Amino acid sequence: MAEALRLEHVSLSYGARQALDDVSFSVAPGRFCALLGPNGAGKSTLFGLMTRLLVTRSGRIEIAGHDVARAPRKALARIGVVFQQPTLDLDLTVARNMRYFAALHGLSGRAAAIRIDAALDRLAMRERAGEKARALNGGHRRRMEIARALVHEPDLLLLDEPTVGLDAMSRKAITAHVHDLAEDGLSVLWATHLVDEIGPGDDVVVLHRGRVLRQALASDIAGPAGLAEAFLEMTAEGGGA
Ligand SMILES: Nc1ncnc2c1ncn2[C@@H]1O[C@H](COP(=O)(O)OP(=O)(O)OP(=O)(O)O)[C@@H](O)[C@H]1O
Repeated sequence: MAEALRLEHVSLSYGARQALDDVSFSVAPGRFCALLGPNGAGKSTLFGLMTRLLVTRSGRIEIAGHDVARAPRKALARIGVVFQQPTLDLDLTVARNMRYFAALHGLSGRAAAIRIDAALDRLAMRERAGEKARALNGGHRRRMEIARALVHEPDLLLLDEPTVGLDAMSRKAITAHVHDLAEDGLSVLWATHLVDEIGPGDDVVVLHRGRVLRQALASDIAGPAGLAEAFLEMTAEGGGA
């Protein structure tokens, strides 16, 4: 089976500023992979490239075996994306937000309703289907966005710092929900700078100043000192970005 995500020698510069420098890593099917990097590491730039908001000629990105540059429609159809900035319509109910998004993927009627119910169930959000998004707390809004990203049944879920601005309880709930999705077979790339969102059995890609410092199992990177200490040590050299 093809990797859920494969990046090979990806580089990108904003003018003179090199944001990504020869980035290569992959996410295996059904794995939770944390893209761990401090501010300015290049995480959002990578998300831009994977979703075609940005393009580069340097390197190659494949999603479920589809080259993002050569077969963008096929590649993009295989990903669900949760961006850092919320993108839901606060004046619509949860269900209508979901239906609108399903329609963007060509789903309507009964087929859409079944997928929407299933996606809301996976995030324990079905009972809130009739509520306006504005009435939801921050954690539930994020859970709705994650459910929405699952409606077209992607192979790979991309989340860019999905817990930013949430309280500890919501953060924990969302982190647990997305780990459950991976347990059920979904491939996940979760960008974060918070090591407590990563479990010992997760894969980790450490990104710093546009470079991959390491890809390994979290427990291997952690060593005896723990992941937080190991991450600080790896990224402290020469000061933060
Ligand atoms: N549009 C832009 N123009 C110029 N430089 C940019 C632009 N966007 C990002 N950068 C720079 O590229 C580098 C990577 O930024 P990026 O936003 O991808 O990092 P990040 O890991 O997502 O950080 P954060 O956690 O702060 O969101 C940073 O040095 C940033 O200042």
